[in-house]
Amino acid sequence: MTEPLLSVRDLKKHYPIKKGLLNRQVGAARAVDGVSFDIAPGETLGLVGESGCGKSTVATSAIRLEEPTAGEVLFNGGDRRGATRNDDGTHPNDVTRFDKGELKAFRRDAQMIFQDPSSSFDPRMTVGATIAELLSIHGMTDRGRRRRIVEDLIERVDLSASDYDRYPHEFSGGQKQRLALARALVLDPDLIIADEPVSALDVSVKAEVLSLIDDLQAEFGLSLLFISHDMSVIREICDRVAVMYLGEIVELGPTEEVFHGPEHPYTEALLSSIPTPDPRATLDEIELTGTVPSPTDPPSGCRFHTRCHRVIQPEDMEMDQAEWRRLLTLRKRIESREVDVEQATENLALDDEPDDLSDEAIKSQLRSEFELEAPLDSATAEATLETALDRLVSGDADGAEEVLSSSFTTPCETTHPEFVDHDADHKSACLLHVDDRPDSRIGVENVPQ
Ligand SMILES: Nc1ncnc2c1ncn2[C@@H]1O[C@H](COP(=O)(O)OP(=O)(O)OP(=O)(O)O)[C@@H](O)[C@H]1O
Repeated sequence: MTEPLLSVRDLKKHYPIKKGLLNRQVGAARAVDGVSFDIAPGETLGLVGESGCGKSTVATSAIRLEEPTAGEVLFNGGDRRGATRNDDGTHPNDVTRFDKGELKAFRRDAQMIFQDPSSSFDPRMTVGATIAELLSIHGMTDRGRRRRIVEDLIERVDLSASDYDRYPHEFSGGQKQRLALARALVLDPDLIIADEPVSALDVSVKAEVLSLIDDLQAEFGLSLLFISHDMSVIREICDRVAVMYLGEIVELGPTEEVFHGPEHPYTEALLSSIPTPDPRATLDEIELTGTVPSPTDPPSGCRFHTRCHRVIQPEDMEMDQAEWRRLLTLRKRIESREVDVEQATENLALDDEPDDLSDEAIKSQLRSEFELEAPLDSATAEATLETALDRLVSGDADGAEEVLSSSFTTPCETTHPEFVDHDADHKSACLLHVDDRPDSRIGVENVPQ
């Protein structure tokens, strides 16, 4: 295998959470929590996931706009190719260990573009002067030459050389993003990290800028880390895709393979939510219940288990999967004391006096709020749920929690899944694929082809 241009290993970025007068650290937001991937020369890797899952933090810590908490980032660009490890196990190409001078050279070779291109331009300077300034900082003293290089680049991003002398406010969002691309390219980098570069653009402009990025990437032989929350944009442009959830990568593989046969339920859910242009298509959208949990207190086991539609049932249980999901959600809500018996009573009491309401009526109201109407598929589960609800309605939330948490358990909350290899270069981290569980090639029927 050819040497990757960028090799990220077990990257972590934990933000300390401080409190009190003494500003003592009381915890940490584990924004990125052990992420590994490679990007080959000339390859585009997509990083996709919901807002807040840590995509931008991967980018900023990999190129040390922020200091990573742990991990190794090997950059094998320019004259760094073929370097080998030092005797002490460290690597001379490890960005996390670069000194000031090495970091300056690296910043030339690895550029970043952002969702808001305005952040790359000084409103008081012409766009040409802003771009040319980078050449000057990196030692090009010939003014005329700087201008020629920048004008040429402005034309390569399909604007006109005369735009050199205009100011940022004279350009539309799409034009500004083109100029940001020119700025990123001016130092002839090996790697560009593009963080949601088209998310703020109108649909038609979005397609144009995407296609420009694609063309320039091929023309300049660039490697690209392309960050987006939008699966359809990823499909447009990426060779491979890494799917991120709550600080971790859960699936990584060639884009088409991941789109045709997602192996992680989270990927499956993301894919099912892509709008399809064909109104006759009968894709079932998988509803991701609840919001992304906080990285300060990520769920145990598989971090996705609190929202997963395929969350595994205990061995002795065999019930409708959707019902099982709803039972676990009820259990979690009771554990966090978010089930409001009083509110359920009030909802019922619109016609009746609250005092007249029977416990049975309140239980039935709660069951309907969680779509767990009686009787459940499984008689054992039904009996457990009834006992828990009896306790809850009588004011014993602790008792309800005890019953539910001892009966409704899943291996997904206790075991952190390791990566399992599927086809070449395609892996995912889900317990469904571990050991002798039936091979559940998930999602194929649910994905736009
Ligand atoms: N400086 C910080 N201090 C504490 N927490 C932070 C800090 N910066 C980011 N976070 C948290 O880290 C997590 C990851 O944030 P990040 O911006 O990397 O996610 P993202 O996937 O890029 O989301 P978005 O697309 O919304 O930017 C979030 O929960 C965020 O609140």
